[in-house]
Amino acid sequence: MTNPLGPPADQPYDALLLLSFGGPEGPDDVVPFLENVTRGRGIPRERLVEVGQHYFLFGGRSPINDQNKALMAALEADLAAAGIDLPVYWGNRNWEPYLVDAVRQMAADGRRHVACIATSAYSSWSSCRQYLDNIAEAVAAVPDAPRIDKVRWFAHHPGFVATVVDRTVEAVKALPAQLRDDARLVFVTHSIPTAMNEESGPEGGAYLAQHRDVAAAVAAGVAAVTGQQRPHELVFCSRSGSPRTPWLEPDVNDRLEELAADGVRAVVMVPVGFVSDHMEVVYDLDTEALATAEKLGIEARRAGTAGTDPRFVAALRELALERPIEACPAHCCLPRTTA
Ligand SMILES: CC1=C(CCC(=O)O)c2cc3nc(cc4[nH]c(cc5[nH]c(cc1n2)c(C)c5CCC(=O)O)c(CCC(=O)O)c4C)C(CCC(=O)O)=C3C
Ligand SMILES: [Fe+2]
Repeated sequence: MTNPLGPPADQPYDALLLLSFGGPEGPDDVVPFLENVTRGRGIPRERLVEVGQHYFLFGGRSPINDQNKALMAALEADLAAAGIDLPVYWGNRNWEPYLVDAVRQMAADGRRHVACIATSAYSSWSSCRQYLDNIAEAVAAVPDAPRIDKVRWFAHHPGFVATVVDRTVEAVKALPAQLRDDARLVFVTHSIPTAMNEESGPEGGAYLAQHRDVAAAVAAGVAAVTGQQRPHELVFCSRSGSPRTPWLEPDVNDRLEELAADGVRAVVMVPVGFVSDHMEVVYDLDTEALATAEKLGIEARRAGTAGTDPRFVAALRELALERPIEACPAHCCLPRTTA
C-alpha cells in the first residue's frame, strides 16, 4: 500500500524548503500580486488601492524577496558550517518563485522528504494553516512530489527571542539618554480578524496568547540587559478587511495618540510579529507610525527584525531538523526478548 503522504516520516530529510508570502518585484507586478493575495477574501477595493500605494511608494517593489534570498543564503551557510549537506529551495504563496514550481523542481531533483520553514512565526489561519493548505495543493498538483513537513510555530524559540531582545536594546540605546529609562516598549504585530484569532491554535486564541508570551519574554530580556523595567504592551498594524468586521485592536497609531495624551514621551516599537522588514514594517511602522509619533512629540525608535541574525538562522535550522530526531523509529522501546 502506498502512503498518501509519500515516504515514511522517519526517512531523513533530503532538502529544506523556505516557504514565504512573496511580493511584487516592480510596478507592473503590484496589481496582479494584490489580486493573488486577496482572491476570495472580500477585501474592499479602497483598501487595495491604498495598499497598492504603499508598494508604489517603494518603486512597486516589496523588500520581502531580497530578504528571503538573504535568509536562504544564511541558511545555506549555517547548514554548511554545521556540516549538514542539505539543498535549500524557496517558494512563495503569492508571487514568483511560486511554491508549486519549487515542488516541481524538488521532484525533478529526486527529493523525497522535505523539511519546510515558513517565514511566519505564529499560529493562525493566515500565518500557519493557509501555508499547510498551500503545501497540500502544491503536492497534489505535482507528480512524484516529496513529502513536505512544515515546522510548527516558533516565535518562542530562544534563538528568536534573544535576537529580538538585542534589536530592542539597540533601539532603546538609540533614544536620547534622558528619555531611555521611561521609554515604553510597544510590541507590534499584524492585526487579524478577531474571529481568526479565536480559531487559531488547537484550543483557540493562540495568535494573541503567543504574541503576549513572546512580548513578555522579550521585555524581561530587555530588563535583564538594561537593568530597567519598562511597561510593555501589544498593539496592531495593517488592519484590512471590511470596517464592519472586528479586527484585533488597538491600532499602533491610535495607541500612540493615547500614550501621548498620558504624557508618554518615548517609545520603542518592536515589530515582534514579523521575522524581517516586510512592507508592513517599512510602510506601516517606519513611514506611518513614526510620522504619527513625531507629530505627537513622542521620541520613537523602531527595533530591528530578526532577519538573518545567526542565532535566528541557527534556530530555524534546529527547528527544521529536530523533527526526524523526535520521530521514534518503528522498533523504538519495543521489548527485545524473543523467548
Ligand atoms: C497574520 C498575517 C501576517 C503575518 C504572518 C506572515 O508573515 O505571513 C501577514 C503577512 C504578510 N502580509 C503581506 C501582504 C498582504 N497581506 C494582505 C492581507 C491580509 N494579511 C492578513 C494577515 C497576515 N498577513 C490578513 C488576515 C489579511 C486580509 C486578507 C485575508 O484574510 O487573507 C494583503 C492584501 C491587502 C490588505 O488587505 O492589506 C497584502 C498585500 C505580506 C507581504 C509584505 C511585503 O510585501 O513585504 C506579508 C509578509
Ligand atoms: Fe498580510
